[in-house]
Amino acid sequence: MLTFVASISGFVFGFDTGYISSVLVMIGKDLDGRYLTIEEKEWISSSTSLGAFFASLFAGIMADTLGRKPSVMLCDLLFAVGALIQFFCGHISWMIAGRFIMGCGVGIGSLTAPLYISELSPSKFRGRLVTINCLAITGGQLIAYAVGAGFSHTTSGWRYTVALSLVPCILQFISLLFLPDTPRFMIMKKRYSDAFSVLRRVYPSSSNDLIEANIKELSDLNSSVPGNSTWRKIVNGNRMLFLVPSNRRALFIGCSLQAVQQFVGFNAIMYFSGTIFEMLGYRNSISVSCVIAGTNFIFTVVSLFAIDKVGRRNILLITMPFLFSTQLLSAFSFKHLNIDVTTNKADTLSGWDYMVMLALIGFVASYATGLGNVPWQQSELFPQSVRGLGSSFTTGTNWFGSMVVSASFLTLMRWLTPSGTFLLFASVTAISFVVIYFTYPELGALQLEEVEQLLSDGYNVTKSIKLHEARK
Ligand SMILES: O[C@H]1[C@H](O)[C@@H](O)[C@H](O)[C@@H](O)[C@H]1O
Repeated sequence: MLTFVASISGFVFGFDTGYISSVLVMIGKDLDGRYLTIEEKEWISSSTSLGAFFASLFAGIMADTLGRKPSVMLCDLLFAVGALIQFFCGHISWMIAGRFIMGCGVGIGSLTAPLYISELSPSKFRGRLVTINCLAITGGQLIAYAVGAGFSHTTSGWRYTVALSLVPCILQFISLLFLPDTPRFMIMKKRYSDAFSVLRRVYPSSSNDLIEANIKELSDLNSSVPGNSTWRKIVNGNRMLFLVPSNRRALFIGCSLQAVQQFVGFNAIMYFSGTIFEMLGYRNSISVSCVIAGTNFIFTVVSLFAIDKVGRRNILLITMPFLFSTQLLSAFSFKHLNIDVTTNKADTLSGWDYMVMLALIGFVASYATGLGNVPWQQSELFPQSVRGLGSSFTTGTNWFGSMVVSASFLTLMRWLTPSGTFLLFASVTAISFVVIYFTYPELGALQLEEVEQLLSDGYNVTKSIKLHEARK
């Protein structure tokens, strides 16, 4: 039940970020009685990331004060209000406002839901959760694309696509009414007997002594950040995060991986593939773009199976050269096409149009196998005491990157040309490869306490690889 609830949050994250590709094409002249300009398309698409960025900065504090469960329920309310505003709106500004409010929900959910579940699940299931969440995100994106394709010839089809996002959040809200908050949160609030009864339900076969020991462990952990009030703990937690060298290194690795995940430009395709294929002259651009979301989903499944065997660092170092090559191929193929970003190309498709499509599929496949998933393994970088806080910064970095890419992609396509834009993405990949090569140790085989030790006197990449090899 808990895993199901977690995947609903990932699913909503995916659905709400995924439907925009087809909705941007379907809107036509429905808002303000005219076609959207490229700046307006950027605003509509990036306002969700802006909301998510803004909200993810407060999400950690909110989860610690309101509780994990009420925070996730608040997300559902924000999703619903945002969706309803979009469903009924007649003006572009209201569409942007609705997307922003929905984005606040996405931002809080992307941090709080995994936190909620990981604190409630037995430790041996905890790791799988991250990848289940990624599967739910890319699955949500695929379904949003498919729904968009289904409604593409219906009048106001985009409004129904948006309205459908209400279904998972209503389902999540109702199921949460029957689920408890986490024992960790209850212990933070000194509600020891409530914590006891929740642990009793999650671990039905454990003895009372074991549960008492677990409560003691959690409350010791709680006092590992000094301070009597939540506010003092937040201030001291920040100090520990930035002043303790191992935490600072963990923060650098977590934030840089999330930044790389976004700045290689994948979401430019996820959010605008409908618009890109329309520019290229594909007739049924919305259906064609389902190939993008489908590839993303399938290669997330590949990543699920490969990540533990191949290792996080290895999987990045193997997939990034492919990513780089497909970005170069995209740039090269675009160069042969005469695309005007402001109007759609009307002539027939040439071999280079198909080449762009192939290159983009390769781009998505190599991204989804590595960069799409690895950065979300962020929680293993931090010790328990600063895990929530550290994750707030790394999640915030992710949404900041997503916002910058979606707010600038079409403008970049106009200024730098499509080919120049993809060259820019390729150069980000090349530079990131070097940074990752020198600073990202292989953490897959390490216990959580060992990660902190490993990072205490440097990035210790070579040492981590030896440990990984020895334990394989
Ligand atoms: O891990 C996810 C996944 O790769 C999604 O497809 C993408 O849209 C998100 O930005 C990313 O964080």
